[in-house]
Amino acid sequence: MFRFFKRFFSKDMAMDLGTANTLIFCKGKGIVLNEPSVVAMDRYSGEVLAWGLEAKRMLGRTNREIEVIRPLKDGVIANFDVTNKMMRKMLESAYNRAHLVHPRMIICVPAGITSVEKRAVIDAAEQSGARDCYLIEEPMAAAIGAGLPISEPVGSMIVDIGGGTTEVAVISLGGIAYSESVRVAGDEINEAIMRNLRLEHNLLIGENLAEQVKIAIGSAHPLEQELTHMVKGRSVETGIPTAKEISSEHIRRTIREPVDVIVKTVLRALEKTSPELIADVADYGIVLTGGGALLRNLNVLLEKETGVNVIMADDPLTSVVRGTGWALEDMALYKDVFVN
Ligand SMILES: Nc1ncnc2c1ncn2[C@@H]1O[C@H](COP(=O)(O)OP(=O)(O)OP(=O)(O)O)[C@@H](O)[C@H]1O
Repeated sequence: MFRFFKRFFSKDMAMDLGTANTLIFCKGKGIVLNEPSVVAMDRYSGEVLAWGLEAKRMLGRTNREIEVIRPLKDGVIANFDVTNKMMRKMLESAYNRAHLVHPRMIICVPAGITSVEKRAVIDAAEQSGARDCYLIEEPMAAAIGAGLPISEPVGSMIVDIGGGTTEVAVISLGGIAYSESVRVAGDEINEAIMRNLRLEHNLLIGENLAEQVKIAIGSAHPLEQELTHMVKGRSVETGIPTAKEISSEHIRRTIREPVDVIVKTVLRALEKTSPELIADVADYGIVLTGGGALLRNLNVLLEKETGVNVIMADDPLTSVVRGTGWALEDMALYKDVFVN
C-alpha cells in the first residue's frame, strides 16, 4: 500500500547533473530547473547558504565564513557530500514538496566513466530521495535531445561540449558505436584565459570574469568583425584595480590549445569509425550540442578541419536534459539506452 502511495505522489524526473549547470526535467512538464552547479556553504556549520545562480555570483566574493564550491569536476562528482546537498536543494525547489516522494530518476553521465564514478551518482540520487535511478550516457541523451535518428541503421555523430568534458560519439541502431570523452571543455578555456591575462597582461581575474570574457569575445576561428572587450581585474604588479582592452584575436590565440584538443578528438572519431558509418556522417553532418558549442565559429573551424558539414543543435545548452527527459517520457521505447 505504502509503495502504491509513493508511486502515486512521486513525479519522475530526468537530471543533467553537469559540471557547469544542472537541469531538471519533470515528466509531463518539461524543464523545471536550470541552475549553475554551485553551492555556497557556511565553512563552519556546513549549512547551505545559497545554491545555483545566487551561489555562482558569490564566487571570488566571499568572506572568511563562506565557501563557494563547484562539487562536480570533469563531468563527475568531485565532492560527494556537497553534490548531495545541492541535489536536495534543487529537487526541493523544482518540485512542489508534496510531489517529492521518492521519484524515479534518470541521470546522465559522461560516456566511459568508471563504475565507481557511476556508483557515486546513483548513491547521491538515492540519498537525495530517488526511488530508482537509471543512468544514460550524455552523448546518447544529447543525440535524442537533438532529434537524431538514433534507432535507425544510420551513423549519427554528436559532439557535446560542456563545462568539464567534451564527448564525441557515433550512434547507430540505438547504441554507441564509438565514443571518446576528454576532460577538456568550457572550464579549460576559462582557465586558459585567466592564465594568459595574468602572464601576458599582469591582470588577475577570477573564474566568472574569464567566462564573461569568453562569452563576450571568444572565438575559435577568425570573425568577420573582430571584437574588443574591456576586462577589469587586479594588477599583478601593483595590486590595484586595473582595466585593459583585450581583442578577440588575442583570446583566440589564448584558447587555441583547448580548442585544438576538441578538434583532434573529433578527427580521431572520424578516423576510428567504420567506413559505412562515416559515409553516413559525411551525408548528414556532425551535430554540436552543449554550452561550449556556442563558442563563436567553432562550427566553422570544425567544418574546415574535418571537411564535414557541422550543424548546431537547437538550444544546445538543453539538448542533454531534453533527451534524458524524452527517454523518461517513454522508458519502454528507450529501455536499451540505460547503462545500469
Ligand atoms: N555563448 C557561449 N560561448 C562560449 N561558451 C559558452 C557560452 N555559453 C555557455 N558557454 C559555456 O558552456 C559551458 C557549460 O555548458 P553545459 O551547461 O552544456 O555544461 P555541463 O553540462 O554543465 O558540463 P559537462 O557536460 O561537462 O558536465 C560553460 O563552460 C560555459 O562557459
